[in-house]
Amino acid sequence: MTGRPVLQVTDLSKSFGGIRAVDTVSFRLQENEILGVIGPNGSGKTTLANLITRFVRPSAGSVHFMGRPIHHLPAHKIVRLGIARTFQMVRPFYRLPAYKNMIVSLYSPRVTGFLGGRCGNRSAVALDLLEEVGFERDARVAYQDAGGLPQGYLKRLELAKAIALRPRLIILDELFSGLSLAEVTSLTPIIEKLRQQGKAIIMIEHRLKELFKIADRVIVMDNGRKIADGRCPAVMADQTVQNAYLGADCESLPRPGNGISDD
Ligand SMILES: Nc1ncnc2c1ncn2[C@@H]1O[C@H](COP(=O)(O)OP(=O)(O)OP(=O)(O)O)[C@@H](O)[C@H]1O
Repeated sequence: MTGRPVLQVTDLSKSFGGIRAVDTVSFRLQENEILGVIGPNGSGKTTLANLITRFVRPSAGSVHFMGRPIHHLPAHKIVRLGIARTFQMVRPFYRLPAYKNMIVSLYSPRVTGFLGGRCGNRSAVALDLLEEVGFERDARVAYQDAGGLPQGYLKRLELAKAIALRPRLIILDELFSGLSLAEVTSLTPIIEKLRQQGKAIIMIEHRLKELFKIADRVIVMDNGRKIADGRCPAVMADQTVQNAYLGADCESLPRPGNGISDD
């Protein structure tokens, strides 16, 4: 793969009291690349996302985005540079229709900057984006209050809010959790399309089988440390990775020959 470098994380660390939630983690990511971040519960995956997006201040280490250091910047400036994320726990404005939930993204300085003086009809933009992530326009689901929407739509709404920011890097924190296999299968081509548009994508996931179908590479976290980094089947064959999952969810570990090819 020969994309331009997008993200470089170097020796990134975060301690909460005595807990080293993220411990000297380094990796790189380039455009058109989907990187899976996996590991047992509490291994530091969400903290890693929080550090890159600066929701949490690093204890040490650096993050470079498009070649410039960003670890000292506040979260809103990082969004403005082109990093968007979704959250594990979705918290929409429950009393607003789904399309109006898009407003925070669509009025952000980054999007306003793209639109220039022509701010146009943001409701129409919101409806288009929601259609892109699977809100059927005919069913008028986009007009329903977010509070009445099932989890599958709330996850799509979360994704649409991130896409609205026209990011170069999107971090998806457990986008697939709580979704049926059919829902995950319908989201996969949407993520694939984002990659084809040149975006770099980080997917924090517990749904390994589904993740491995689209991720180019995975890093494995355990106790805050990165214990493996590579292509999916090879990484899962690693004894250290299998040991990390033992007692956690070892049975669900996809292995080569279990629908995962090394192509
Ligand atoms: N704000 C915080 N204050 C104190 N400890 C925290 C905080 N955030 C995370 N931790 C701790 O850091 C460690 C890593 O947590 P993190 O949520 O990053 O793991 P995770 O891999 O995302 O877990 P999961 O898969 O369950 O979401 C855990 O021990 C967690 O309790």
